[in-house]
This record gives sequence, C-alpha cells and structure tokens, in this order.
Amino acid sequence: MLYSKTTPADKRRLFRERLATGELLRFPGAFNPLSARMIEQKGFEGVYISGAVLAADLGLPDIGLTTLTEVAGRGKQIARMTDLPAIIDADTGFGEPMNVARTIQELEDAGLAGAHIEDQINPKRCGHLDGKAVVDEATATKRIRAARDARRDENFLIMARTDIRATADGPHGLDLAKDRAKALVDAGADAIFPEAMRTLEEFEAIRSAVDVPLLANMTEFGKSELFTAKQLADVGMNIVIWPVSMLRISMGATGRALDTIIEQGTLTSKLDEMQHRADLYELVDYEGYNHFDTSVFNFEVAR
Ligand SMILES: C[C@](O)(C(=O)O)[C@H](CC(=O)O)C(=O)O
Ligand SMILES: [Mg+2]
Repeated sequence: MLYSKTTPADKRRLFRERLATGELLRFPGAFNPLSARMIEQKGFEGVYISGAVLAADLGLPDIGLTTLTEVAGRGKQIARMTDLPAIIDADTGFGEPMNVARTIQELEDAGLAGAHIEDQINPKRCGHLDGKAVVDEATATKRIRAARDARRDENFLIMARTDIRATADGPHGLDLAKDRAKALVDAGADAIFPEAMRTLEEFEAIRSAVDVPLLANMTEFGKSELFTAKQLADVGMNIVIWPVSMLRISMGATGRALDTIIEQGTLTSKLDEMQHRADLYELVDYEGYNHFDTSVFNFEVAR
C-alpha cells in the first residue's frame, strides 16, 4: 500500500547481489508509475526508466530537452511504486562533469538503483538515429569519474553508455566501441551499455573486451536486431531493456481504440483488450487502504 516497502539502499544492495550472479536480469521500461507495478507483479527483475519515454510522454523528441528536475522527479514517482530496482537513463548527465555529479546525487535521492551516462555530445539524440557524434575519450571518462566521486551509496550502479559504435561502419566501429568500453571501465564504470550493437557477435565482442556487467538494448525499429532473452544470456549479457516497448504497445492500442470509437461509436468490441477495473484495483492495492478507513474498499467488482 502507498509505496515500496524496500528502501532505496536495500534495493541497490539486492540489485548488486543479483547482478553478481551473472544471470540475465530483465528490465522492461515503465512508462509511468502504474506500469512499474505491473512489471513487478509479472515477476521481472527490475524496471527501466527511459529518457525517450520521458520525453515522448511530454510530447517532446528525445534530443536532450528534458531537465534533470523533470527526469529525477519522474524517476522518483516510478521508483517508489515498486520494490524492484529501477535504472534510469540520465542521457549525457545534463551538462559538464560537475553537472553529472549533481545528477547522480539527485538520482540517488530520488531512490533509483542506478543510472547510465552516455558519451554523446550535447545535445544528445536517440542512440538509434544516424548522424550521432560522441565526445573524446578524456571527456567521456571525466563524466564517469565525476559520477563515481559524487555517489554516496557505493551500491548505486554507475553505468557508462557508449554510442561510439554507430560513428563508424563495419569492424572499425566495433573496435572503437571495444576501446571506449575499456576506457570507461578503467575510469570506474560499474557496468557498460554498448549502444546500437548490430548482431549477437558484436555483443560477444564487447563481452570479451571488458569484465563488468553489460546491458543490451532491445529497442524496436532501431539498429539492433531483436534478440530473445535466452540469446542474450547465452552471449553473456547481464541486463536487457525493452525501453520504449510498453509505451509503443499502449500507444498502438490507444490509436486502434480511438479508431474504433470513430468507426463504431462504442468501445464494446474492445473490452477484452482493456485492463479490467478489478485488475486495476488489485494493482493499486485498493483493498489495502481499508487499513486507514474500512469504508474505502467495500464493494465487489464483477468481472
Ligand atoms: C534507450 C534509450 O536511450 C531510451 O531513452 O530509452 C533510447 C531508446 C530508443 O529511442 O529507442 C536509445 O536507444 O537511444
Ligand atoms: Mg535515452
């Protein structure tokens, strides 16, 4: 009832323990606090909070328009609704290394279990678009050092994302990614997010280059093929995200429902696709609020 029973410090500790097993942890993207509860209810290991979704939710493109205050605020709303660890997309850290330091402390205070900071130039763009540019190694590693120095809970996971793969075609791009990943680990990154890997072999190449947990991004309509959790586990990935997928599914369904209203004047034909009132009430633990007032939940919901 109300919010997570697990403290942020415990979430981080438990997350680190789970990550240390080397198994693949599945982090679907929560597009709002309620969907984080559903991710937990279904039995996933964690919740991902996407910058692209946060921007899209505000009707904005994913080009670094959202601010630290907005991202930390939404991250807090989502993280507090689940006992699962939540990892948030901190883009480029919202500025210079000094800003990265403040970002990490704000995200710790917001109850997140970790964040990724990427090596794109400001303003950043979606990792799966063409024409990205990255900062040089010295600047990228400075961001990660600043993040490490700033955190007060050593279990807060600092993940470095590198976008360098897509800046060059073919094997050269992959070599750049391997070198950048190594440099980021040397700078103190706890984990690496190699962005826009094209094949399983590319994930494998990063796996053999560094010895820290690796994240695979299974975003749709992008540069990576969509692999199964099993395929990614088999090449040694440790976290997989479906960052925007649940928003895409929901918006797709919403568009079809709006068309149905236009065509049929009613949503009766869509009832089976809807989350039932009873399921919504269960998800928000309506009944639990009787603890305060026994008249809060005193009705039956017919399915
Ligand atoms: C992971 C990502 O950074 C995000 O913000 O969710 C995006 C996802 C996307 O735009 O599909 C990215 O890969 O850049
Ligand atoms: Mg992003």
